Order: sequence, then structure tokens, then C-alpha cells
Amino acid sequence: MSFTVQPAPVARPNRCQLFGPGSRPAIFPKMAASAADVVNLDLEDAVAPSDKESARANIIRAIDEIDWGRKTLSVRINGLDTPYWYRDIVDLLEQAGERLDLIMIPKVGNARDLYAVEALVAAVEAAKGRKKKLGFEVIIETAAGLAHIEEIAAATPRLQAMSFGPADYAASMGMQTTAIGGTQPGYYMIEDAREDGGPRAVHYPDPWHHVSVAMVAACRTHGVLPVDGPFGDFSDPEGFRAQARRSATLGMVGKWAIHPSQVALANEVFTPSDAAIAQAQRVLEAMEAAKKAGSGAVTLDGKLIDLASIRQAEVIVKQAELIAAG
Ligand SMILES: CC(C)(COP(=O)(O)OP(=O)(O)OC[C@H]1O[C@@H](n2cnc3c(N)ncnc32)[C@H](O)[C@@H]1OP(=O)(O)O)[C@@H](O)C(=O)NCCC(=O)NCCSC(=O)C[C@H](O)C(=O)O
Ligand SMILES: [Mg+2]
Repeated sequence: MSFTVQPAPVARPNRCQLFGPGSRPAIFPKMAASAADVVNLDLEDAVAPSDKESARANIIRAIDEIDWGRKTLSVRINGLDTPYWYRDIVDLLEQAGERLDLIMIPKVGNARDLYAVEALVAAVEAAKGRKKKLGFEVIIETAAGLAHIEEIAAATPRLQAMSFGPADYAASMGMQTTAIGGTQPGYYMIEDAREDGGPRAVHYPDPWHHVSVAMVAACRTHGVLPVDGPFGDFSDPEGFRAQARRSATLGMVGKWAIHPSQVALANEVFTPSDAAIAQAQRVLEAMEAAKKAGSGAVTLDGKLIDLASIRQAEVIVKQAELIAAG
């Protein structure tokens, strides 16, 4: 380990973030009643420009009137390149109560973006005498966001979570796709031509791999929760599961749902299974026995385990404990 200890992120479950447009208040109670850990009421891209003001008013009312239970309640504000974002913050903090936990800042490009938002948030909080400090979450969904990902992760102690936004990211990077997440038909590897002239195997690598790993590294370095973003085809549960499993394997803690049918899928993937927990506990027990016997490395099921295996197993056990407590 470095002398700089890796900070722990906020201890709360974040397996699924369910999104809904601020212009559809009829679904807010359904979002509150869902099994998502986080609810994101949207003022940004799911709301038409003509509806921005009414959506803001809907959300302000709903923050106080709806019983959100133990969910983390977040509002996605408009981007800093729009005329809406400052009014989103001012109205939310002046008119809504303290039930609001987070604001999500989209299309963050560098740490200065968060500095500007924090300056405004801190001023309104002080002016209104708000006791609860608002937390932040951001979306990495531009080339600049990826290029400056570490300074963004380190920008402010208010930052609790960082999500990936594949749709805007694809647009910003000039990628040739209109799909939101998932494997892409044009992004494949093909086996060399075979001598027997037979059909060549095709593999579809993960086009989001690099940004996902960059996000996880930046988040883990600075104690921020890394979260996978939307999977647009909500009639493809297997596609969602595959994308979510890749993200979970890389270290992300959860994924967005843009339709209620995706909530159970995200919860399933990001809740450690009983088998995974049992295996992690076996590793810990085997290493405890090894410690007593004065060994640092032993064999379990014909495979090496050592002191690093303890840290790996603890990730799973702690995640399960966090979810059970949440
Ligand atoms: C995608 C939707 C527009 C679909 O809505 P709808 O046509 O109403 O779906 P269904 O008829 O299948 O709905 C079945 C029931 O579920 C309720 N419902 C629908 N959506 C939600 C929801 N989000 N939360 C809770 N409940 C919901 C319906 O009312 C039906 O209920 P009932 O009649 O009682 O059975 C819609 O789901 C939707 O708007 N989803 C969210 C879209 C959104 O927020 N998008 C923004 C995030 S993604 C993004 O921005 C991209 C990202 O930034 C990037 O760059 O990648
Ligand atoms: Mg986006």
C-alpha cells in the first residue's frame, strides 16, 4: 500500500439509481415505492426546454410531499452550459426542504465546474441557514470529463458518486452509434481467415471498458462511488445484465435504471450472491487458519490464496453487510 491510504466512499447502498423525468410527476410515487437505492428526479435531458420550469416546480413539491423512505434522493440539474442550472440550484435550495440528499451535475468537464457549483450551493445554503450540506454526484459523459477524470474525482468532499453516461459520451467522442450503452455491432474483433475457409469467430469487446476502468480508478483513489449509467434498451434484460456484470466485475457499485423493469436486474447483479459471500467467508477462514499456522500463502480448492485474497474477500463481505444494513 501507498503511505496515502485509499479513502472509503460514503457507506450507503447504491446498487440501482432509478431515473424519471421531472415533467412526469405521476411516476414519482412509483419511483419512491420502487426497490431502487437511489432515486434521480431529472431536470436535464429527459425534460423538454418548454417544461423546465414546471418540472422544477414538480420536483420541489415532491421532495417535501412524497415519502421517499430510506432512499437517497437526488435531482439531476441542467448542464453548466445552459441558462437553467443556476436557477435549478437556487430554487431547489431556497424552496425545497432538507430531504434532498444530492444534486447530480451532468457533463462535468473539469474540477472548476464543481468549484462553480459548490460556490453557488454554499452561498444559498448559508443564506437560507440550511443545516444539511448537499452532496454531489457527477456524470462523466464527455471527452473532457474523461481527460480530467481524476481532478473531478478529487474536486470536493461533497462528491459522493460518479456515473458514466454512455449516450453523451458517445456523442462527445464522435462515436458512430446511437445506442445507449451495451456492446456495439461495429466494435468487434474477427478471427484471422481460416485455412479451411470456415466461418470466422467474431467477438464483441466492451467499447466502454477504458472509461469504466478510468472511472473506477479515479473514484477508488478519492473515495467516490463509481456507478454505471443507463442501458437504453429496456426490453433486453440479458443485455442489461451482461453490461451490469461487466461493470460490477470492474469495481462499480451499481447501475442506472431508466425503466422500472431494470431495477430488479441491477439489484440482482450488484448484490453479492449467497455463493459469493460463502466463498469469501471460506477465504477469510482459510487465511485465519494460515495466519495461526504462520503462513501467508496457502491453497484453497487447488488455487493460491494469500494476504491479498483477504482484501478481495473483504470487498464482497463488506458490500453484503452494507446492503443488509441499508
Ligand atoms: C422510458 C419511459 C419513457 C417509458 O415510459 P412508459 O411508456 O410509461 O413505460 P411503461 O408503459 O412500460 O411503464 C410501465 C409502468 O411503469 C411506470 N413507469 C414508467 N417509467 C417509470 C420510471 N422511470 N419510474 C417509475 N415508474 C415508471 C409507468 O407509469 C407504468 O406504470 P403503471 O401504469 O402503474 O403500470 C420511462 O420509463 C422514462 O421516462 N424513463 C426515464 C427516462 C429518463 O429519465 N432518462 C434520463 C436518464 S438517461 C440519460 O439521460 C442518458 C445519459 O445522460 C447519457 O448521456 O448516457
Ligand atoms: Mg447524458
